[in-house]
Amino acid sequence: ISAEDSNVDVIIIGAGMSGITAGKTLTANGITNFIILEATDKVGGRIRNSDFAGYEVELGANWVEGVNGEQLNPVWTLAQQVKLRTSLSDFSNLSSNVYTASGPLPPQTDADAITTAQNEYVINLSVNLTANGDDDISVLTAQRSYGSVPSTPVEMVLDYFLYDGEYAEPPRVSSLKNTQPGPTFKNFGEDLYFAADPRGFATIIKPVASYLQSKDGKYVDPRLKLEKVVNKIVYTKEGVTVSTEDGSTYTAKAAILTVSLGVLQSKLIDFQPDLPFWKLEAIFEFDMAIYTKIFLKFPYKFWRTGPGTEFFLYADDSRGYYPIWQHLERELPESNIIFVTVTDDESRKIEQQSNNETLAEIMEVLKSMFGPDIPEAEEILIPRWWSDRLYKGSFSNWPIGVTHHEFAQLQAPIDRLYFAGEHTSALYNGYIHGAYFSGIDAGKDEITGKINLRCTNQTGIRHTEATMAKESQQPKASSQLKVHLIRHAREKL
Ligand SMILES: Cc1cc2nc3c(=O)[nH]c(=O)nc-3n(C[C@H](O)[C@H](O)[C@H](O)COP(=O)(O)OP(=O)(O)OC[C@H]3O[C@@H](n4cnc5c(N)ncnc54)[C@H](O)[C@@H]3O)c2cc1C
Repeated sequence: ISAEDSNVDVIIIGAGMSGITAGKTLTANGITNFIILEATDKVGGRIRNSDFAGYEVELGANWVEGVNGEQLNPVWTLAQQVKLRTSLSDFSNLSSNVYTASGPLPPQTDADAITTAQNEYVINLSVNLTANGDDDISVLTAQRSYGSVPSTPVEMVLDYFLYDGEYAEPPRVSSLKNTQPGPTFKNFGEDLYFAADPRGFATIIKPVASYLQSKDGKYVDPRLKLEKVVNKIVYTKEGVTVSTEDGSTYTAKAAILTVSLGVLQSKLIDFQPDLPFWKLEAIFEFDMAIYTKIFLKFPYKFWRTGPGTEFFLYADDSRGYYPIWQHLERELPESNIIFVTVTDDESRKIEQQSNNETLAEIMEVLKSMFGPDIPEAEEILIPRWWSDRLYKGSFSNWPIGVTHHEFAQLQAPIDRLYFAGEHTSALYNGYIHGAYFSGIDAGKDEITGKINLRCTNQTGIRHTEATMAKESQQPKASSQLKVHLIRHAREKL
């Protein structure tokens, strides 16, 4: 790879689902003089598989979430187009598969009933708050108002599965109105299909990326530039200049930036001029959550198999300690691979300790669940999304305290710099389909120039008059946060 200079109409930064979709949208609208700068050596971003013990496993996104509902999830359509190998996940028997430090428990029908009733209440409360135009509250606040907060290890792990297992942050952090009920499941359906395809889940991007491929599906188009880590963006009203770590410089009329929220929160990219205060505020207020799947390979299986056994839970005194387990007997039969999912602080801890330390913790948990005679694991695989400077987490989560006004600031362009990526999808942030829709929006905005026709308020947000009037009544960021942000901006100078 050598340094180069070039001048194009549009620069797309990032070749994940959103960047590839933005390129497709530009192409469909007659704009072909663009390039895509991608830091890694492949297309797909957070949809990425890896070889593990001779099998392909998914380090990032794994499920097509939201299927068999009123609307068709575009990711499901893509999965059908490439004939992706998937299996419907069956969570219905979960409360019969709970273990504690002293082994398996009988079916937890009482705890299950409490969790289900509480979740129904939480969703109804959210719908009512939204209908009445009331302020947002956290999911935990809603649980408190129900009258009981999950507190035993079994209640806590069922609660963890329901909330942290989906949003990767606990109920005290997540916004009630913006996560319950999740628009993904409400609009696209309740079903989740687990991808287990030897070609990798990222194969679903191929139909979107046809404009970059040869007939045999290889990424050959020179507009796709891999191993280009963007480290500087100079933006003005007239255009953008983007520099990469290898010394290349590209100029364009506009850029579409699709890097993750975690990357925006870091200092990887030097923006000149500094991003304005309203933009930084939105970037720092939204959350980049961490979700980690740890894969383990054993010489033989000691877990239960057969219908209704795929998911099992470990109920520890400490909420979120190696809680959600899944075997792959249907997807990778005879592989003897299982994986455990952790999130948030446990993920941070695990990313910082050695794989051997984590393995020792995991073996202790498994021995308490299944008895002391189980075999040692032969291999372990631990993705480190949070430590990776190109991601800094797994997906965004809508925290309590962020208004729709601030969310719109996260999406809003500045001069000729446009923002896309899953974290800019108001309905589907956190998901592949959110990234997909955001790529379409960014491509369209650039092409049609609609941005200039929309109402622009003082902070540069594109809004309709009605939403502006409504959102101007939303509470503003605390002054403490403002002090913090100003300090951050000064540090950059
Ligand atoms: C562990 C995990 C589990 C998940 N599970 C699911 C799931 O089951 N279902 C689901 O729908 N979603 C899931 N997601 C979320 C889903 O993967 C993302 O929402 C989606 O893939 C994001 O696409 P994107 O294009 O917005 O961002 P990305 O995929 O992050 O694409 C951005 C691209 O920008 C590149 N980049 C970053 N910095 C630079 C730079 N400085 N210069 C140039 N390039 C740069 C990155 O390498 C990346 O390729 C999961 C994610 C993770 C990590």
